[in-house]
Amino acid sequence: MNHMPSGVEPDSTAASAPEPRLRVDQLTVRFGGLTALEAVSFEVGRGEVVALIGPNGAGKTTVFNAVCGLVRRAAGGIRIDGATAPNRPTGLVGRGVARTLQGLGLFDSLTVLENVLVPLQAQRGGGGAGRTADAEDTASGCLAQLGLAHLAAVPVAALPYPERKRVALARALVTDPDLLLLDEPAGGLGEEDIEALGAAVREVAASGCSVLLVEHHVDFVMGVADRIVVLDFGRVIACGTPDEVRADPRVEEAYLGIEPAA
Ligand SMILES: Nc1ncnc2c1ncn2[C@@H]1O[C@H](COP(=O)(O)OP(=O)(O)OP(=O)(O)O)[C@@H](O)[C@H]1O
Repeated sequence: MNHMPSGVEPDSTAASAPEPRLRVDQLTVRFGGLTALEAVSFEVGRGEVVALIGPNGAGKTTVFNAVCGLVRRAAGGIRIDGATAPNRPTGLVGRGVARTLQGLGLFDSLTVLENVLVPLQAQRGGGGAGRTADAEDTASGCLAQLGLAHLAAVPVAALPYPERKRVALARALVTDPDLLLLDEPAGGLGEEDIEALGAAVREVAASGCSVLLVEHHVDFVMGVADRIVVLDFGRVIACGTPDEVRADPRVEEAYLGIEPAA
């Protein structure tokens, strides 16, 4: 925690009131002639869990990519802890941001422990130089927290999918992020694993880390999120608590394909 932003310009006009962890302000992203996001605004507070939902192609992953500086913003701003996030994907760990990927992105030939050490090694100088006893303690502690300690020496390729997903979560958490981005964390998991995932996410949030997640599993989202932002065709069509969003007829129409009652 308490990451000092690096590679960002703190705004001299920043007020003394605490900034939200993440502020997305009037964000517009275009891919050629396609407007993937149009003036999208929302915030994630400290220790808050916010879910981004919406139909396929609504722009959810593009929001993540914009927060990480992976896509160019046509307009609008992104601020992390009050500092303007640069339009490039470097220095994320230094700014306290960690992300999981839909495709997991693990190194199959490495062991579970080695995978979780990767971000620490990158953070502490890269290569073998980063593999210190201290880093191994941190990685082992993170594995234990997610019930993976007994798998530390197992190559990731030998693990079933739910365990691989937990390794990906451990790898994101090992740098002790302030803002955790989870891309479809419940995808491909059974009910028991989804329940454990929900508990892990709430525990992360209780420690003060803010969580922004993209997810199609509506029951999981309703159970874990403090607030939900609903996207459709690149625009925010609803934002509120799970109960507020569930009761919103525009959400039913856009997301569940149900026509609102006349
Ligand atoms: N690199 C890209 N080049 C061109 N178009 C893109 C690119 N990335 C995304 N898009 C388009 O932008 C729109 C938003 O895509 P995005 O992947 O953000 O949606 P999504 O809500 O995450 O969808 P899904 O739920 O299917 O993952 C889509 O029309 C998609 O085809």
